[in-house]
Amino acid sequence: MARIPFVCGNWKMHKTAAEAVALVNELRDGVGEAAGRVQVAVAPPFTALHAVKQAIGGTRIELAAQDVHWEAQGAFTGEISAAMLADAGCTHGIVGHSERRQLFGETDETVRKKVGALLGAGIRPIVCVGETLGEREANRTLEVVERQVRGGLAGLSAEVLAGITVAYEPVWAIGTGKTATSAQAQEVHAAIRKLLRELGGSVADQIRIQYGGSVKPENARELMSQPDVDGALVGGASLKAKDFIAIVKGALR
Ligand SMILES: O=C[C@H](O)COP(=O)(O)O
Repeated sequence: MARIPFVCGNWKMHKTAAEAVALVNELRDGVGEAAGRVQVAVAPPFTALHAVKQAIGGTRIELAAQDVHWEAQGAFTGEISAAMLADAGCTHGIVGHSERRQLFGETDETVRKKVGALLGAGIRPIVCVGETLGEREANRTLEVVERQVRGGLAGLSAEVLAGITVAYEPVWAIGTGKTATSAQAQEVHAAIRKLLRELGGSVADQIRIQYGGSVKPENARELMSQPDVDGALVGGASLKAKDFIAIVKGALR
């Protein structure tokens, strides 16, 4: 069974609620043309989730969160639970983004706990992995990515793994304008797929593996035409409706 490509826009710390609604309204028609053949989600900041949920009503655009806390509730000032995200209408949740790992102390262990919290709330995790420039130059890319995949997905059954998305985002390509070549991306995606087969058997063939890191309309189609690249996690270019729509169309097979 062919995997349906999955393109998610990670808006990071951009857009007020009103700006987010304006962007979604621009996306509606363009994304609608690819409906059914490409799965599309947007991940606005927490403060815009509710407004965006209202705005995407009646469209096939889905709502994703950028992060989650692993505890169900309690004295965790500033944190948001998975149940709160489900209540806001999120169907997907990004965890382990390299900015969380580098700037906010995210570890493989916290990624694993967040994955569990999301799954418990019926939200599908998008688990981000990727090496730094230093790790790539030291030929440690596959070792690092394998550690992150194993660490983030430890203990999950094959059935549960089937609903996970993995996002390979080389840290050196994020927001830098430097994109991995399609061959570099495919090499790592194929290694991740092999590892997923070890962890979950044949469900590995159902799991979408997105590429992220300076994806633009100009490089999206080439990257996503690789056999193990099943879509994209898009940062900067997802903030411009025209570019994001072009990337979604670039995923059409
Ligand atoms: O989550 C998205 C990635 O961090 C990629 O960001 P970027 O497209 O701005 O490089």
